[in-house]
Amino acid sequence: MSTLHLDGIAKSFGDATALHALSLSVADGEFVTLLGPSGCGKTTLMRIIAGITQPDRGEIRIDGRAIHALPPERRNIGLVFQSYALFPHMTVAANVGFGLKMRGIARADADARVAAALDLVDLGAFAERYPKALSGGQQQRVALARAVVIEPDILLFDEPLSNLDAKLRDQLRDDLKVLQRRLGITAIYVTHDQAEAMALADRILVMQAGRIIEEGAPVALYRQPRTRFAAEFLGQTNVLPVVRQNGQAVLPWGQPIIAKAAAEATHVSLRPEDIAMVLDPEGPGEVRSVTFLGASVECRVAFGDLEIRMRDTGSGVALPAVGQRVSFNTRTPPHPLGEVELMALP
Ligand SMILES: Nc1ncnc2c1ncn2[C@@H]1O[C@H](COP(=O)(O)OP(=O)(O)OP(=O)(O)O)[C@@H](O)[C@H]1O
Repeated sequence: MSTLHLDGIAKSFGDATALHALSLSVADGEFVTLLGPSGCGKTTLMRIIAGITQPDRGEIRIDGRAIHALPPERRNIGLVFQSYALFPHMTVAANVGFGLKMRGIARADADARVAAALDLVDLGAFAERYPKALSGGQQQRVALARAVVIEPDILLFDEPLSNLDAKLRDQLRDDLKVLQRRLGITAIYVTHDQAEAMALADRILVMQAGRIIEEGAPVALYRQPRTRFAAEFLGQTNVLPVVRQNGQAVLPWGQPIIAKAAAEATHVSLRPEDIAMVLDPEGPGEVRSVTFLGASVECRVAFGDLEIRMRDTGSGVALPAVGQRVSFNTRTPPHPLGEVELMALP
């Protein structure tokens, strides 16, 4: 059970700044995801926490203890990275027990801990297999067992599911969350997949070009993003200009914006699922495309110079046709969070 503090971590590679004096605190048992596009510095930050890369400046503390001068093996941090990096010539049990052996843990104790770790990831029956006789998902579960067997203070995940197919990814994602909760280990998880970040995190940190630009719990960040970058990175959204009409802020189709910050806002973010579309021969919009996705139907509608995206459930809805005229309305949110979909953006 541990807290992690990063203070002013900076890193450049030649002229390129990968991290700009980044500070971050992770609470005991918290699951934080770092979400950002390729090249924003996520992996560099993880490597610095793990001790694989040295920062130019800054401090790292676990439970108040400075660790930035320690070599990786003395930081008590568990790593699960994208490539499983299992030793091919060692059995599953030997792979999982390797870190314990390096730490000089007595054989009997180590064997018991390896067996317990393999049970945790449901691979108890696979202890004597070699990695090549396992599926990708099983190999990644071995990597997870190997990371937790050392009873780390902190678990670091760097895109651990990206080599797996979609169904397995969802399954392992859920397993991983359950395991982290059960063990209560403080975790940081890097991804560029917003659905993964939302599914796993207690708190999402959105990174852009070496900085954390916004953070929050998944629901708050999705529904009340402060920046256009976060709004657009966390799923699809419509960023619409705010129009002033008789001193009132309205959406382009004239509907009043009832949001506290609307008075100053130049744009709002409106999620596709928060716009209702009504077939209306006199309506101001024209359907450009209709995509049926099973669980949902997505439409793009031309409205003047704008293109509005909308999403509806795929059940029981007569699909609109390309070329049909429509009018718009924003939905009343079905949850008690108020009118949060209409968020003002700087
Ligand atoms: N060893 C290195 N030498 C030079 N530049 C590097 C090195 N490692 C990273 N960089 C640069 O630092 C920046 C951040 O890279 P980093 O790998 O941390 O990004 P990332 O967010 O993890 O991206 P991805 O999702 O593609 O893995 C990039 O511009 C990258 O090119």
